[in-house]
Amino acid sequence: MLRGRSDGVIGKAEFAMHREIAELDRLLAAEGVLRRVAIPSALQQAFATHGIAYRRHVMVLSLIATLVLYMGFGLLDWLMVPDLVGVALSFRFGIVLPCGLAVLYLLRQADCPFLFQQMAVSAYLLLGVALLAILVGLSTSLQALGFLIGNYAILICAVIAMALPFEVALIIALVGFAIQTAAIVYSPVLPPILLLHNLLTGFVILGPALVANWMLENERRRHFLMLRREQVRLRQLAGQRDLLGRLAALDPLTGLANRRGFYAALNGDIRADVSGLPMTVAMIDVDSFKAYNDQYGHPAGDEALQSVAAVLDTLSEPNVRVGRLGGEEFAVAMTALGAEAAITRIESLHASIQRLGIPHHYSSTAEVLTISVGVARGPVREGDIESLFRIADEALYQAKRAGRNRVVILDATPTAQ
Ligand SMILES: Nc1nc2c(ncn2[C@@H]2O[C@H](COP(=O)(O)OP(=O)(O)OP(=O)(O)O)[C@@H](O)[C@H]2O)c(=O)[nH]1
Repeated sequence: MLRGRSDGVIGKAEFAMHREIAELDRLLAAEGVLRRVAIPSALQQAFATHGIAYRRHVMVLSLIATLVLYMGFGLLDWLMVPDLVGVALSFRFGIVLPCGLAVLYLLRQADCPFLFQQMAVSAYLLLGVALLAILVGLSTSLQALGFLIGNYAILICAVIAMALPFEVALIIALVGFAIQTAAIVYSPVLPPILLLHNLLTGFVILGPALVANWMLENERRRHFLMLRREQVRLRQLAGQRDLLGRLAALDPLTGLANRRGFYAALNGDIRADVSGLPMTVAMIDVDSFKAYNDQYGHPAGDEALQSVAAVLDTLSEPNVRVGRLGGEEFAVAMTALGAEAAITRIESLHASIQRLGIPHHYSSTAEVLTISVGVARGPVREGDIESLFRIADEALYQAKRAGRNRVVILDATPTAQ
């Protein structure tokens, strides 16, 4: 059907999209480095899975870098912790390397929950920091101090490069700092003044790293909201295009298809018609309508046209098209319907209009509003329905000439011509 009276539904969807765009604009407009870009609760789930493939990729690269760094430190074990070389090597090759490879394997599993992967990476990084700190805490070598600096490199990697959520990065930074502090406290050789040094170093290194993480997280949020806005906008545009297309095919006064919509729908029906039956078309014209308008006024004329259209519309079904071609002229086309059925419907339509009983004391044919109908029946080819309508027009002309208020039928099948 070409009727366009589902405007309520279209309006609701359009309104919802409009509101969502306004809300997204408001969230995106939030300024300030330290102000977190908010994600509406309805989008939390989508945000949690947003860009996971990319973030996983970043985590894999950063984890490999951390692993290389960690194993590289092994070359320094003889210098830094000469009294614990055996322990250090067993930590690196017995725990850090296999655990690192296991976490890398876990990150390659696309079906493993991302949150679980993030937790595994975080735990792994803290394990690495803790093992180096144990070496520092147990060693009697002053050079072990170098490992504390190395640990901060790992923590920077964890806080910034892993693209972990800020809360997770903050926990890693605090736990890492606590581990570093404990190593100094338990060390038999490191002086307590190093606690102050560790405090300042932790603050200077981890503070900016956390700010960077916060800003990166905000960028990720902004990017997500912008993408979402774009998607909603595209949906809105598609809806508006669809609505415009429908409106362009409708007659605003009667709600029936206009000439454009009528012929477009009909061409579609002809393409889809597999029945092979000839088509029946009817051209309908309200009788003495100028006199009706002149005597009862244009608004009353509009109402009369709406009443006629409402009766015509009762014919509408998938293989019956109804349209207002312009003025007081309407058309009906029936595909996939036998001759008898089609003509019975048109004759009963003619009678129904008269039965409406719309008074028309100035008509040349009756005391009520009537119509004249010209019917043509024949085969149609796609792109050439005009010839059948021309014959229907001729039938309508004959109906008018014969005194109006009647149905004239012309058979347009080639043998009948
Ligand atoms: N109220 C109203 N009148 C319309 C509309 N469109 C066309 N008309 C009027 O329809 C009338 C058509 O008049 P004519 O073409 O002379 O036909 P008629 O008076 O019906 O005469 P016959 O068709 O020969 O019976 C004109 O007065 C137009 O102004 C419309 O949307 N609303």
